[in-house]
Amino acid sequence: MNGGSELERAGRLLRRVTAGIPEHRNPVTHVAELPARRARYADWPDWAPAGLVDAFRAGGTERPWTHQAEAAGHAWEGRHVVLATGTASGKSLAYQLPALSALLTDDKATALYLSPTKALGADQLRAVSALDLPGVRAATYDGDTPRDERDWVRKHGRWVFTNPDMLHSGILAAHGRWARFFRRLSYVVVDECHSYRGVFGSHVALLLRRLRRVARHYGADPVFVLASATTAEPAEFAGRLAGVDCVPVVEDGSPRGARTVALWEPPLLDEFTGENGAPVRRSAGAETARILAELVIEGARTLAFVRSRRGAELTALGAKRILADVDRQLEKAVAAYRAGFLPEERRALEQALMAGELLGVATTNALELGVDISGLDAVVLAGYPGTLASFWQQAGRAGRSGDEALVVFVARDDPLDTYLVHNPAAVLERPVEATVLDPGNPYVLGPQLACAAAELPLTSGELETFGGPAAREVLDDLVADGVLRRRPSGWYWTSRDRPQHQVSIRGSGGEQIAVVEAETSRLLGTVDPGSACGTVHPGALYLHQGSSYVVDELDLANGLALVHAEDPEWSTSAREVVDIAVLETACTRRYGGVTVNLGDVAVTSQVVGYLRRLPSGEVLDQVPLDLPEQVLRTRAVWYTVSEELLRGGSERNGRAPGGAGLDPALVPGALHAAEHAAIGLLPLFATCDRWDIGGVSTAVHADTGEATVFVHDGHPGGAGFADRGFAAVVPWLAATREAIVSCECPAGCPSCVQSPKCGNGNEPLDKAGAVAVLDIVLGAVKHGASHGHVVDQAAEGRAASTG
Ligand SMILES: Nc1ncnc2c1ncn2[C@@H]1O[C@H](COP(=O)(O)OP(=O)(O)OP(=O)(O)O)[C@@H](O)[C@H]1O
Repeated sequence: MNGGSELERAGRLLRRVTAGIPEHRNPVTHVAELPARRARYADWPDWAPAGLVDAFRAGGTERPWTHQAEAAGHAWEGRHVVLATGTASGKSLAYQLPALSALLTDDKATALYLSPTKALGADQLRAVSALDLPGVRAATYDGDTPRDERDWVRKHGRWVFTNPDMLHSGILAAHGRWARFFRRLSYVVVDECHSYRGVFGSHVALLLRRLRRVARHYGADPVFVLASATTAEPAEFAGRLAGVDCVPVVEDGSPRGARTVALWEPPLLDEFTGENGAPVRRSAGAETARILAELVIEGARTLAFVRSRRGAELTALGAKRILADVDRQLEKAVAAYRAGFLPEERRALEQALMAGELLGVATTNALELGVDISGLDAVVLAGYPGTLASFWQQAGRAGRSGDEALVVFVARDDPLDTYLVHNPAAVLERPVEATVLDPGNPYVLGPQLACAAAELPLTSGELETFGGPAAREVLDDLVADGVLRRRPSGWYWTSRDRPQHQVSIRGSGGEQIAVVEAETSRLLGTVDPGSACGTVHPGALYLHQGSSYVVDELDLANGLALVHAEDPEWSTSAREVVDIAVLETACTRRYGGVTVNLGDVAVTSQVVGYLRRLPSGEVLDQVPLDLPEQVLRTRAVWYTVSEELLRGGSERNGRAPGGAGLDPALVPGALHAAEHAAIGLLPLFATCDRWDIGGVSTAVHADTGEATVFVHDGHPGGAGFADRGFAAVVPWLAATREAIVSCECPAGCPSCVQSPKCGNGNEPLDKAGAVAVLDIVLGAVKHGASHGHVVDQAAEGRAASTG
């Protein structure tokens, strides 16, 4: 309920953070009030053993909320289920209830828990262990589990907590040693399943199919329980991920306090300029430090989410500096938090924050998953976290206990954030986006089918599970390449080596480039070969779990990048020349002078140098590089615009409204600017990051013969993002136009048409021209669609050279 005194509190907090700012510079673009929600309870189900219910009660859970009972009930009755409810809505109890009931009532039953991070798995194991139930034998099996413990888990573990990586390379690869475990596998819990998106999601989807297949081999048919942040179309997504039909449970019965959400756009700075003289805004981090300090002064327990570890540390430091001038005691009430903290440190921090000893914590997304912090007085988001699901997950840490809380979303200097703070409905009223993954990606299917065949020979009857005809095609290729052998009874893996160790489920195929710290020979991580030149070229700043390193040497032949630890002020961005060729057009829509297309492309790129840039946006220098060309075959969405429309001759053909009257010299800049903004806005419609996609624009493209803007997936074979863009082309391009128009800069800045990863130094760019181009395209598409001129055509494949 929105009681008067509650509203007063959030209002007071908001007034505090805007105090002293002159009205004409007021950064708050919108304020919304979200009502409170009451708890709805259900009874404990009859089937739950009394000892289990007692243990939950002893832990402080008197009765389950309605969604918990509903999801648990489906799972207990053998229906696969996906629970997609808000932050801190008690999703753990919903799967613990059926899984533990099974373990307690059948002493041979087993269960598997999968989480995207080790830390989350460890937290969940701790929660189950704390219930102290006899005979459950819950244990972790991940990369950190010592050898002798591994044997014990295989022999005796009943609830195994692991992650997709270990399931892939440690459990399925050696399933014979897990026969006991698989025989009575009753439940598979897939926690935080919305994080399985893009190429990683496609790998996990196939991994879960492999898991089911192996379980069946041992006679088990486990029930899948998927837990997700709120997401659009959860049943469809869960089905695609797990490969089984899942009942969706989305009616959240947990209570929540009322919240005031303020959208905030930092002001343009008068004193600095960025690339090509463009204006820059005060950084979201600096603004957040100030807001955090003000909230701490008000005594509000506040969490600030900042995108990078360095950013989180700087924000905490900034807030401390401000507080030191006010009251030295308050300085101590602020801390930074990042991934890599030990569990005890996390617990201590959670408790200090809940108890009010700590008032302000600046954190990276590390705190987004698997921490039990809720009911805070305020949450500040420094920059859009990439998806609405994450936005609400982070905002959901505020206001649980019935008190009103404040959420401030501070825009960063980029087109998506700009769009969001000027279009509150896009944040506040839009359903959470669907999570995108594509289990049919041949680049993922190939290695996954090889692993599946190595686990157990594949029979034709099983192909349906792996995508039917697409899988068949990939298998034929694997046989032709000598990877698999075809026998009458199926497809066989013939080598002695297991393929799992060569297949990285977090990458997108091919030999990975190992990033190694030269001094210690420590392997920090791996990079896809396709993106190595752009991310680990000599001189590049490489971030690993928030720590920074600088690359000394990139040895592509040996798949190695050598780095040293260094934390410079600057960051780097690669300069590259890019060319794109249409390989096959899957679908074309024609709208009189404009076409919108979806298909396969080859993107040829060569990194030719890099820029070093300060956090203010200022460019320090440009360094040339000599690296080989790379070719990426992937999926793209593209539109073309006829010269007639660009020039303004549309009155004559009478089919599309208003031509642009664009000077031909301005066309490249207009298309380039429209492309940048479109890349920035696609994450609003597909769950991708702008770094997962790329674009190319050209005034006359060799394959289309016209002005063309391409936006392509950044992974071999595609990850479904371009397909989403094609499906949502009108709202996507309308939002793109809106983002450009609502930025008040005169000629283009990072908030609208400049891109932080432009391979071309953000030149040429024409902001007004971009709006004109988007107007033509949107006008033609809307007009064509309403007048029946759309021609949907699946064109024949045609090869094109990568000129
Ligand atoms: N029925 C209930 N009644 C009261 N408290 C509950 C109930 N169920 C769960 N809780 C408490 O709610 C908190 C959040 O639970 P949990 O961590 O399982 O939520 P979650 O939905 O998994 O959170 P996240 O969004 O972080 O994944 C915990 O402190 C838990 O003890």
